[in-house]
Amino acid sequence: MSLNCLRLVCHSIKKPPVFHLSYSPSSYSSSPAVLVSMSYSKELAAAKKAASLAARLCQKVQKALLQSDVQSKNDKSPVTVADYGSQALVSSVLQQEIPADFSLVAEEDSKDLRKDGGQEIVERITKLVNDSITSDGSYNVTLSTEDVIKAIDSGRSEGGSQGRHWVLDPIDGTKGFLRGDQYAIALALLDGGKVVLGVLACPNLPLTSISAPDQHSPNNEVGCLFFAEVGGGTYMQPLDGSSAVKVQVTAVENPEEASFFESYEAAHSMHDLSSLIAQKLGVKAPPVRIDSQAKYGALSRGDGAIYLRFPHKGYREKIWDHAAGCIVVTEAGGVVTDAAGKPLDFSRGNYLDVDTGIIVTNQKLMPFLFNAVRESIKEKAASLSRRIDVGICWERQLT
Ligand SMILES: Nc1ncnc2c1ncn2[C@@H]1O[C@H](COP(=O)(O)O)[C@@H](O)[C@H]1OP(=O)(O)O
Ligand SMILES: [Mg+2]
Repeated sequence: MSLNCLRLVCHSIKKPPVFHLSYSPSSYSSSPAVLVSMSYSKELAAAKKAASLAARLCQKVQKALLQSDVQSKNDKSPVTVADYGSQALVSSVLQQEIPADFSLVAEEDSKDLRKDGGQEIVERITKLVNDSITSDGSYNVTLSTEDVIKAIDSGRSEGGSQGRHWVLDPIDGTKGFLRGDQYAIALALLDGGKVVLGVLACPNLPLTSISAPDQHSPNNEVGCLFFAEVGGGTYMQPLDGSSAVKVQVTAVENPEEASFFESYEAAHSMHDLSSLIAQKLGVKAPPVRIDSQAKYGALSRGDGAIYLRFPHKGYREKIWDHAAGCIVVTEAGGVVTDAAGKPLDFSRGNYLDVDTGIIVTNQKLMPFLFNAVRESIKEKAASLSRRIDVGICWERQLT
């Protein structure tokens, strides 16, 4: 595949180089850390470009989906096409912009596309990707179906603690996408196992706070691009490319004044546990339930104060569901940990090993939140074991 004739209109924000601690592989054991200047501005510009293009592709598919009749709304193929199309597009743009040592950890692979009947879908994806590239005018290139399959499969990297790896969820929140609600294109870069930049494209997120629906921008404009580089803060700009503003998490210190986000889907997070935590904190506002990492974006600009995520037993969190969101919130002054207070570790391959769930808030509220989370988890476990005991008693009485 060749993506030549580059005419990229770059819109990166000029920032001073960031200084942070960089360890040579051997220094993981004992040698002292070396202070080096490290800027990821080229990578950030490429990531913003890739995620914005993918967002446009997804918007086009979602619009067609929502205008279609009821029968085709039950058909999952539009989201399939948009999911693969988004991954192929992001992968192609990144390989063009930053070709050296390309490594991508992404949600999709082409296994299902190679099955019977897959060819027609690959052709639809290829047309969609080519249309998106041409309509943007940045690249003069046409991809073949084979190019598209290769671009999708270049996302098979395992990640890890060494070197650089892009991490992509091509459509985070597929349920929201199908409903016509929130979804996100989430792209991050790992360097030495740490997230060093993240971009969240949220095509349906209002440009103004979702916690103040009466203060919507004129015309209820939607479409936000959040981006963050380690040490450089978090910014948000409209997906149409106009100027960016720096964002900050809320300064709320009183838990009673906090509001919280959680998954729209009860199958993705235990709403009863969140409600118990909110009760302990004295939170008065009802939960704000939205899909995808748009929750991290909204939190980074202070729309709410807390994000609670407690998957049901047995679910393992993937790195592409949190990498971009995590840096977007932490660079905006927030804190992201698991329910035991440990920071998320993105260096262990595709999965995150989290204790019980993920909690997000600002520095001031975190101690209150952490205590409420620990107490609530203990209470829930106790009531569960009481119910099991009662169940065993009943069983004994019946047998
Ligand atoms: N059973 C589950 N528990 C928790 N998260 C899930 C579950 N099934 C899917 N997910 C993931 O939750 C994310 C969306 O979370 P939310 O509902 O908070 O927006 C998606 O990445 C989705 O994965 P997938 O992308 O494979 O559908
Ligand atoms: Mg996802």
